[in-house]
Amino acid sequence: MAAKTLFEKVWDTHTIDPSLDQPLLFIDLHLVHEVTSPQAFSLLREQGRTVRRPDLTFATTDHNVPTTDRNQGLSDVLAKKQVQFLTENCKEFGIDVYDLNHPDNGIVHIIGPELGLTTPGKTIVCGDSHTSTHGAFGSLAFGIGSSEITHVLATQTLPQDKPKTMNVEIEGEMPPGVSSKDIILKIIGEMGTNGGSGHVIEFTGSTVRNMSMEERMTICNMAIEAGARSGMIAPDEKTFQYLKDRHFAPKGQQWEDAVKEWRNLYTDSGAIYDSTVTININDLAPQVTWGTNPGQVTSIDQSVPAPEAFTGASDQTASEAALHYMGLEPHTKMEKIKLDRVFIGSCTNARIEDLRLAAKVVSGHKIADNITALVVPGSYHVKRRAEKEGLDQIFTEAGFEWREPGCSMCLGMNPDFLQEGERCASTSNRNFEGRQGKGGRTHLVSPMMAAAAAITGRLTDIREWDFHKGVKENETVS
Ligand SMILES: CC(C)[C@H](C(=O)O)[C@@H](O)C(=O)O
Ligand code: SF4
Repeated sequence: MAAKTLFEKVWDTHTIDPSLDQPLLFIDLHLVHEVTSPQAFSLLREQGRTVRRPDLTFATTDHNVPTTDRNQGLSDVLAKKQVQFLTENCKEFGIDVYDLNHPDNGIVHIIGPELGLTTPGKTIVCGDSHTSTHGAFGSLAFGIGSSEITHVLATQTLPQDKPKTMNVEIEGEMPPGVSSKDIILKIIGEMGTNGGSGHVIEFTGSTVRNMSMEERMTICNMAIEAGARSGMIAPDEKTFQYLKDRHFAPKGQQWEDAVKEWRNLYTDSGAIYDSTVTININDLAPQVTWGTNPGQVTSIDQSVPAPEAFTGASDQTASEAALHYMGLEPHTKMEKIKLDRVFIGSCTNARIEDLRLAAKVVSGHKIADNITALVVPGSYHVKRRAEKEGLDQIFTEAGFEWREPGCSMCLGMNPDFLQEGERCASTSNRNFEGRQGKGGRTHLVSPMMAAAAAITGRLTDIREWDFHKGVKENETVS
């Protein structure tokens, strides 16, 4: 048998009729949220169709739910309608929905794995670009548009052009203060936001093997920001350990059988990728974005770049526009950039390990006078766990607000957003113009970096952090 990549193994076992011009894939799991589903359900109804496999469809509300005073309901008219539509649609079509009052509600990409819905080798789709997160389990998971949602609802299949494959091999040991967020930001910085276009990226190498499942999810979550169709990581013992006994994970003999199958999900030696990129992270510094896309990124010990430093007129123009929007002068030390807000949350970095790392930095300190800061757990499950460990107290004693789960300030679709001109260090995945609110300015960072920035009131090199004093003795905070 010909050697296959991980992607090819999942693709081939899900292609219904390979002779079709455009391959048709069977979809194992369809995740649904309130923002992109209303139109799709309306179309389904207009066409007089029903949901083919409600048992393979699962819904949650996350994007526009408020993260405070939930019992008072939603004040925004559109948001309220979207949440209502989702509840009604799921009831009508017999779909499980973990809406905002459900004890296990949370961001769709956090609760899928958490509930054991996400398992190796599945094809997973959702009307949401960060569906790639689920690829950390060796599933083929990607975002789809509204008409595709209708198609999957009606047929549980999806016509898809076959993507190319790219191997991103990550080698080396993560230096102290560096996290998987820094690695993926660095990769996007190197590849550019179109570097992965048309490809499914498989992340391989010793660094990935040594990562926890949560670190792997952060990597796959942002594969999409490199332009890729999706990200994947071959499952291993850590994957199986993570999934064992989760609510929807197979149990008993079915679990044994499943694990046996999952063990075949890796790229065979001799299999060929369309391209390969290698990165060594032994000397990697914590990363921070200075511009208005995730590829406009640099190391925290560097300065804001000058447009002339870029080759090519279009990169120069883009960086000029980005600096103008961000209100930044070239050559300013990244560490001198003062902030107004800090956001720790989102499907990139709001799992328990993220909150633990941030809390470790914050412990015993107070946030700076110029800062307001939010911690928004990715799900109720994460929230309960963090509270059990006392992390909420560490945050609130330092002056952070501790919220209910949701997408929150990752995007301006709910009551949490930046005011015009406000500058925020954020653990989310997008720093586009207006992403966190009209005129808001976003610097993407890791949870540790966001935590340190909240304490000092400016972008801060976590490697300089003294866990007792906050910053090193000889350092003055300007
Ligand atoms: C609202 C939704 C369609 C959107 C997406 O597709 O990703 C959002 O989740 C985002 O992160 O920008
Ligand atoms: S947390 Fe942000 S990136 Fe993730 S699904 Fe919500 S809006 Fe999209």
